[in-house]
Amino acid sequence: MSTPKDTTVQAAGCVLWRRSPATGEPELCLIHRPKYDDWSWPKGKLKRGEEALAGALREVAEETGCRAVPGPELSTQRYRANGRPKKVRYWAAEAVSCAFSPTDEVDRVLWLNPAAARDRLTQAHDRPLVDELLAVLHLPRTAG
Ligand SMILES: Nc1nc2c([nH]c(=O)n2[C@H]2C[C@H](O)[C@@H](COP(=O)(O)OP(=O)(O)OP(=O)(O)O)O2)c(=O)[nH]1
Repeated sequence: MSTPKDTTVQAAGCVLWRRSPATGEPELCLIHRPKYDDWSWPKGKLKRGEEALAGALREVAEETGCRAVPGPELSTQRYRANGRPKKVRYWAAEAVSCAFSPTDEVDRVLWLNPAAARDRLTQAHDRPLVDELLAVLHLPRTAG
C-alpha cells in the first residue's frame, strides 16, 4: 500500500541577534521583502537534501549578508502558503560578521531591540519567537 506523498514545503530560518555596538543590549535582525512589503525573520525553503540548520544559515547569509553562530532550536512554525502546508524550523543565531547588500528579494534589514522587533513583525505568528530568543539568552520577556 502506498502512503500519500507529503507535500509540506520545508523551510528554515533564524532569529538572528547581536549585541548593540552602542549599548551591549541584544538587537534582532528583521528583513524587509518588497514582494510582500512585510517584515519577517530571515528564512527560506530548503534545497533538496539540505539539512534544516544548514539551510537556515544559508538563508541568513543570502538575505542579511551575515555569518552566524547557531544556538538552540526555537519553535517550528506551520501554516499554509500558496495552498500548501508549510513547515519552518527556526534557530537562535548570533551574528558574527555582516555585510548587507540589497537585492530584489530583501531590500532592507533592521536591527531592533526586542520590543521594537516584536512590534515591527508583520505576521502575528512570528512574534512569539522574540520571547523565545530572550528566554534562551536568559533575558526578561517583552511586554505585550
Ligand atoms: N513569514 C511568515 N509568513 C506567513 C506566516 N503565515 C502566513 O500566512 N504567512 C504568509 C505570508 C505570505 O503571504 C505567504 C508566503 O510567505 P512565505 O514567507 O512563507 O513564503 P515565500 O515562498 O515567499 O518565502 P520563503 O519561504 O522562500 O522565505 O505566507 C508566518 O507565520 N510567517
